[in-house]
Amino acid sequence: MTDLWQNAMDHAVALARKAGSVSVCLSFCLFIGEESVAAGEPCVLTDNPTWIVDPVDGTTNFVHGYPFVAVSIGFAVNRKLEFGVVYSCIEDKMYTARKGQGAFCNGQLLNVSDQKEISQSIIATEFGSNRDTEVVDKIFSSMRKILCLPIHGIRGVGTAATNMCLVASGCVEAYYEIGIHCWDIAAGAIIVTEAGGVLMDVDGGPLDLMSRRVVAANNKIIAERIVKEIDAFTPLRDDASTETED
Ligand SMILES: O=P([O-])([O-])O[C@@H]1[C@H](O)[C@H](O)[C@@H](O)[C@H](O)[C@H]1O
Ligand SMILES: [Mg+2]
Repeated sequence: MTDLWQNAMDHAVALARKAGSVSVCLSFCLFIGEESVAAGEPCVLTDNPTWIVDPVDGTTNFVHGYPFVAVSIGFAVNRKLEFGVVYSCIEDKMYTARKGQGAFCNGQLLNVSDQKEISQSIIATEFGSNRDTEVVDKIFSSMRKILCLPIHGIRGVGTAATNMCLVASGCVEAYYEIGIHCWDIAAGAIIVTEAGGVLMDVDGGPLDLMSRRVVAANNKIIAERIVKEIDAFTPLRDDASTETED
């Protein structure tokens, strides 16, 4: 019998390797990756061309055989995303977006939902991995307030990258989370905007890729409505120990 998970892992490894080898050819490019940062490499976004990679987004899913796992590869120049690729391995869905050229899933153009009524919306979010009770209380409090607006429902597939692609696909109106990392959302961010969506911080300001806070939505009306209900907190920034002057 085919080993589904081995196939998924082979895809993830092949994609990550490809990104790595292109990165080596383009030696002027910098690299931010979940594993490289865990190994002590810097996590700093400069104006230089930079790969922002999560080889396995949805690690807990992967470990438990919960069937949503994605490879997430973003590429930024001058701190702005140029393109993003999210491969949802088990679903075999390849999401791509190039700045100014639209977003696609397996070659099909993506468009966000045109819903403007929060009461008719599905919102994606995650419980996250922080088990500090104050943080958990804020997460539950935000979810409770949003659910009781009311909305149609709350969903979350356990990978930030895929949640963002679901916004781009029009399946959910918005996704928000506090505690994600830049490699979880970089590729998804450009996929959302190229599908016609908006990005912002959980306080309504501009998205800061390093702040570990994100709202991605089909439009500003839905995004700003959610922002009003989020009990925001401020995790340690991704670039906290590596901030530079430029
Ligand atoms: O650790 P990982 O599986 O790569 O990434 C995690 C997933 O995207 C998860 O959905 C989100 O809730 C976490 O905040 C992320 O850290
Ligand atoms: Mg991840």
